[in-house]
Amino acid sequence: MARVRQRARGAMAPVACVQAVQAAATLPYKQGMQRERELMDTLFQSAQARAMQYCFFSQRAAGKWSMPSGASWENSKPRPVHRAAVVGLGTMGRGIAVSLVRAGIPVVAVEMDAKQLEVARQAVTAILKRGVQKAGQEPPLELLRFSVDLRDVREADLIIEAVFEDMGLKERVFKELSSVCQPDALLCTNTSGLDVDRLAAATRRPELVVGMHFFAPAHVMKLLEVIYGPRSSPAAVATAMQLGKRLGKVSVAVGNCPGFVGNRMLKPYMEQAGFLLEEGATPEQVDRALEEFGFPMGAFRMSDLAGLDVGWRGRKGLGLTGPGVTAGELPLKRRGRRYSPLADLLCEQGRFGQKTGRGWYLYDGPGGRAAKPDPWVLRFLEEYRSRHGLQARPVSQQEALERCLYSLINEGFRILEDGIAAGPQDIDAIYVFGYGWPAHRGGPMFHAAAVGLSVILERLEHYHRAHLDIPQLQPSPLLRRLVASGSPPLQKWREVIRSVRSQL
Ligand SMILES: CCCCCCCC(=O)CC(=O)SCCNC(=O)CCNC(=O)[C@H](O)C(C)(C)COP(=O)(O)OP(=O)(O)OC[C@H]1O[C@@H](n2cnc3c(N)ncnc32)[C@H](O)[C@@H]1OP(=O)(O)O
Ligand SMILES: NC(=O)C1=CN([C@@H]2O[C@H](COP(=O)(O)OP(=O)(O)OC[C@H]3O[C@@H](n4cnc5c(N)ncnc54)[C@H](O)[C@@H]3O)[C@@H](O)[C@H]2O)C=CC1
Repeated sequence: MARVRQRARGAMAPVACVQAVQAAATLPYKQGMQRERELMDTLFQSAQARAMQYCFFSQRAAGKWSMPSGASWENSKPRPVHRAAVVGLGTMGRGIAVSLVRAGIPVVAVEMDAKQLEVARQAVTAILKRGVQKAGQEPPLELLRFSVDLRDVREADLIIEAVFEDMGLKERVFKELSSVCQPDALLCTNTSGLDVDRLAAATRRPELVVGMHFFAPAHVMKLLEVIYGPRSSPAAVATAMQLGKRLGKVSVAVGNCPGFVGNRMLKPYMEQAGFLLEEGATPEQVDRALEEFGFPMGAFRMSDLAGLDVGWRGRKGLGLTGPGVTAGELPLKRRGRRYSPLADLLCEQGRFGQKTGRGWYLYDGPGGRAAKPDPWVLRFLEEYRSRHGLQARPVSQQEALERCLYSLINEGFRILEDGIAAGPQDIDAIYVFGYGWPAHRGGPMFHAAAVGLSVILERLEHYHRAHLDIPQLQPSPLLRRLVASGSPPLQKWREVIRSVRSQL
């Protein structure tokens, strides 16, 4: 039922707002769908406006943002985007190019690797052809140009960078982009969690740099996280937000911190999933628990879709893994915290997920989608446990679900305390539209309120007592304060959050 409902919603409401989803969740199915359609545009727009106002004013109040010289609130309107460019045509760049072309925007797609460019050309063309088959129209291929030369971005007024998740590489690309593109072109990064401010500093126009974070598959998932760096101008953020709307996405403005909102919450969720494997679970068991809850893909199937190498590059960049890191250190801890190197070990075997035909699961070949349990992974887990003296125990479905979901929700409270998201609804929108959180459960913060904040607090305390080396399971101060104030409804959390100083 949940899947049917989610699918129907996707088809009937290309742009929906999470408040409507939540309202719909409390109504009978048919009425809910109708209400969602009625509300979607107005609510979507007001949610955008609220998020932006909140972001700018609290950022300015905290003294972290000042109007760039020559700019004013009057010229902070979104700018039209006539031509765009995408740099890096891997998993994400291809889907982003498709989204832009489908919105009627001419695109120059740049890739440094000629072989990869050919693969990307075929993939993008196939998606576009498939998409128009049903409508009986011609695919808009004339809007798309491919190139291996970065200088070809010079006519674009908005550029989206989607190269490997490597700060040094991205800084070099941003530096080069800022010297070859038009002086007023917007430079956007699709980084999944790197510091947008550092990238802005690599350019001559930090006020024109913003994060535009798409979600895999980028031409399918409805979410766009717009990350305003401390120096991003209102016009730049407004342009990215409006472009998101033109692409049929739900744009949510968020602050700049490692992982932003979505991936910052995904981190403890993925970590719990990895720890559960160490303790005796299999990828299929953990995924089954999450899929029965309503996710279209469990943590491991989703990780195979996104590409295990993306997170691996990120962890190497942070010095958590890579040559020289494991030597002399306990394998199960990093910097005093529990750390599971299982995903790193898979990557060392070249198992990057769907793209290499092997990851947590086995696929028909590179690019395959049907995930089959892989006996190799089960043997690998058994060997790993015995190497480290870990005793496998039965992990219940309830434990798998609670540890993954409640650690994610706990990080959501920390994000609210840090002022990185404008409110709980913004977090819910991010999870419903970006990660396939079951819409009928309203999003993680809505779910926390529905389950009962005191229950979440009690379960986190229970799991933290059992795993003192996992600080992410320690209940956040905001959760404690909300419970102490009588667990007010979601709409009133702001009154408790307000007492926290904004970090924006
Ligand atoms: C993980 C830790 C590391 C972090 C790394 C960075 C990550 C980030 O920064 C943030 C992220 O993106 S995380 C990933 C977020 N995405 C998700 O959670 C996707 C969850 N899955 C879904 O929503 C549906 O299964 C899905 C929509 C995929 C498919 O749903 P259905 O089964 O209902 O789909 P269909 O109706 O058959 O197809 C709809 C379109 O989706 C394409 N598709 C289906 N399965 C796919 C797959 N396995 N891989 C790629 N594309 C896929 C399908 O082709 C169709 O597209 P078009 O044919 O072009 O219309
Ligand atoms: N895979 C995912 O689910 C998501 C990834 N991201 C982010 O998007 C970015 C790209 O990720 P993926 O597409 O997964 O990576 P990928 O590895 O599939 O593709 C990266 C592409 O960039 C190309 N490239 C590298 N250096 C280049 C340069 N100097 N000029 C032009 N092209 C260059 C590579 O040849 C490759 O084709 C990363 O920052 C990642 O964190 C964001 C959201 C989701």
